[in-house]
Formats: sequence, C-alpha cells, structure tokens
Amino acid sequence: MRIDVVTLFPDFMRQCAAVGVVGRAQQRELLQVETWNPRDYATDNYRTVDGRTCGGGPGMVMLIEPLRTALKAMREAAPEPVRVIYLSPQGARLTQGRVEALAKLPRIALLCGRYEGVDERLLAHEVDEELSIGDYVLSGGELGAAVVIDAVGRLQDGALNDAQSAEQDSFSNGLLDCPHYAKPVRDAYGEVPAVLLSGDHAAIRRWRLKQALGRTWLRRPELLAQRALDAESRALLEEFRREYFA
Ligand SMILES: NC(=O)c1ccc(NCc2ccccc2N2CCOCC2)nc1
Repeated sequence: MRIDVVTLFPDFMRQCAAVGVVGRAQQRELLQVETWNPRDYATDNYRTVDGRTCGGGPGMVMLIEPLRTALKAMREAAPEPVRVIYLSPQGARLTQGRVEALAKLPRIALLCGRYEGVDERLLAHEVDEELSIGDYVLSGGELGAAVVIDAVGRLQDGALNDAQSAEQDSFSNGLLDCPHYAKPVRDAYGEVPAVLLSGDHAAIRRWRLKQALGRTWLRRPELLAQRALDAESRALLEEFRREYFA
C-alpha cells in the first residue's frame, strides 16, 4: 500500500512513519509513505501557501494553487488511482471498521490542513473523503494523518508477526481488550489470575472473552449495543455482571 501525505511538515510525518511496526512495514516494502510539501509548489518569491480569510476574521486559509499543484504532482507520481482524504474536525469519525476498509486500498493520500484550514473550493474538487480522529481541535491535520498511517499500516499483511496479530486487537471484534499480565506471577501489586497459569487454553480463551465483554459493558456499553452477542458471550457477560453485583 502507498500512502502520500500532503503536509507543510514532511519531516514530522516521515518520522511518524519511520518508527515501530509501521517503520518495519516500510522496510519490508509492505507500505510506502511519501510526502508532498505545498511550499515546494508555491511559485512566488516568498513561497506563500496561505492567504487572508475572505470576509475578514482571524487566521489564514491554505491557498488553492500550491495545493492543486502538489496534488497533481502526487497523483502523477504513481499509476494507481488515489483516494484523497482530508483530516478535519468536520470529518466523519474514524473507526476501526473504516481503518480496515482503507487498509485494503492500493493507495490513499492524506491532506493535512494548517492555519484555519483549506480553501473550500480545493476540497470540493480534490477531496474524496473527510475524516476526523475525534471531537477535539488540533493545530494541524498531521496528527490525524499519523493516526491513519499507523492504524492502516499495521494491518498490512506481514506487518504484525503472529504474536501481535491484529485479530486479537481490541475493537477488532468490537470489544475492548482484556487485561494483560507478564511475570512475576506474584508482585507487591498483586497476582496474575490463576486461570492464565493453568495451561487450560479453552478456559483462558473464555476468561479473556468474559473480561473483554465485562469491560466493554462497564466502560463503553454503547459498543455492546452495536453487535449481536452469541450464546457463549451472553452467558459470559451474565456471569461477569452477577459477579460484579455480588
Ligand atoms: N479531530 C481531527 O481529526 C482534527 C483534524 C485537524 C485539525 N486541525 C487542522 C484543521 C484541519 C482542517 C480544518 C480545520 C483545522 N483546524 C486548524 C486549526 O484550528 C482549528 C481547525 N483538528 C482536529
């Protein structure tokens, strides 16, 4: 998968994509991240990329021209058709479901706004999808782009080894994650639950599912409403609730 990022801060974006699982995915050529700086496509002597907001008011707006030229260069840099995504507070909320869909595409471009955002006419002609990583305001779209790169990059086949497999991720099955423990078995902070030391893998699977269901019920009940629970999960959640209220 190829991800192109249109950003005034290319070094920052390259560094975000160079570490950890995503950095390794790039080394393994499972993922390619390229950056395009609109300032390199500004033709005036001052390499201007922003302009005063029409109608007055505070702040500046990113100009059409440098972005249009950068996007054209980006599109022409590779043959695959590219889905252009704009990170903004006005976008649709990013979910794991959407991440999984994006991870299957051959190529996406992430347009990062700065200042007060981008001229609406550029968005209308160039952007296929607007996404928000949450209901809060950031100084630029780059952190949203970094979130998309990480969430999508780690799902590329071969990016995670079996130990980290994405299937067990929280949210992958629509539930929050179960608790995790490592040695020592006994610590001043408490003990590892005995079932995890039992070697009974069926019991361990059930315990983890029960904990995931219980935590989701306690912390994010609305996520439970989104999915039908099978008989086993309903029973485990009932068991969790009984113990909780006991
Ligand atoms: N939730 C998100 O995904 C998110 C994304 C971007 C972002 N900021 C960049 C931005 C991009 C587009 C429009 C406005 C702005 N802003 C510029 C600074 O002023 C506020 C508006 N903030 C939050």
